[in-house]
Amino acid sequence: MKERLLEVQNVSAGYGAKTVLHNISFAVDRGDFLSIIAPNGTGKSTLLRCIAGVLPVQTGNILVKGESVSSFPRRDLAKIIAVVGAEEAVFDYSVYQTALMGRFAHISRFGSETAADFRIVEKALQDVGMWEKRDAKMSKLSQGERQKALIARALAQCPEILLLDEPTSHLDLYNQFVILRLIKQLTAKNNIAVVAVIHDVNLAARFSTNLLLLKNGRMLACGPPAAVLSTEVLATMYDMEFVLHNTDGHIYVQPNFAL
Ligand SMILES: Nc1ncnc2c1ncn2[C@@H]1O[C@H](COP(=O)(O)OP(=O)(O)OP(=O)(O)O)[C@@H](O)[C@H]1O
Repeated sequence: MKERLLEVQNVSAGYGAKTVLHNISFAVDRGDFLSIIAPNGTGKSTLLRCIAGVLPVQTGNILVKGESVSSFPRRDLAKIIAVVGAEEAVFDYSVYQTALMGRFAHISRFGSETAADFRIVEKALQDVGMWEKRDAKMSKLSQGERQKALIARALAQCPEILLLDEPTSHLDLYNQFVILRLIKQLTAKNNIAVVAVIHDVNLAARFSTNLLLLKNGRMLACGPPAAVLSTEVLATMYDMEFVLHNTDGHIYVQPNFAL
């Protein structure tokens, strides 16, 4: 049986008196790649913040490996969960220094990096295709290169749960596939779990084991792409019509949109 890594139980969350997410429940096991799909402003990033333990829930529970996320010391949680935010501020570190930050939670408080840490960082940078640019300053990179360096930092963290907020938003078509394929392969190889916010329904359907569909902060559906994607649910989510195509076992969603 697969091990449960994350359980979101009837969670409502928001900011101050405002509730953005209402009664969200789903579970993520080792090997799962769950993509969250929803219109802008629905609460996708808010949900990732709650899972990462940086935003307390208003009601409900979030369990990481069976324990409440709020019960973990930050350093311990960082050994389990790595996060790549949607628009992270970058400082004047090099690509290499940025990726090395992924090792901080694993280095003992008064220790320093070991050869194993350097090997892990090199592998992460090689995997995302940024090893050649390791000495470049983050501030001097293109947005896509920066995104790949931040993904390398998360991979260097060797997490069990990888949280990605729009990981492909700045990537070209080729790199969208390369990075999502890499993340999917690592999910299987390292037996970890991924929770990603992805706007492109077709990319999400192609790479995810499960999709979580939201509308106005509420769950519309959660399950394997073929089980949850329907013209009805997409019309409800986006208030427009869609046509679904099934090619070579993959679902493709096409907006039925008159120009
Ligand atoms: N720090 C904050 N304080 C108050 N309200 C916030 C804060 N962050 C987000 N919100 C509000 O919460 C709602 C959900 O925002 P969130 O960023 O989670 O949506 P999203 O689905 O990720 O959107 P997008 O697809 O546009 O990135 C929005 O109405 C937003 O204005």
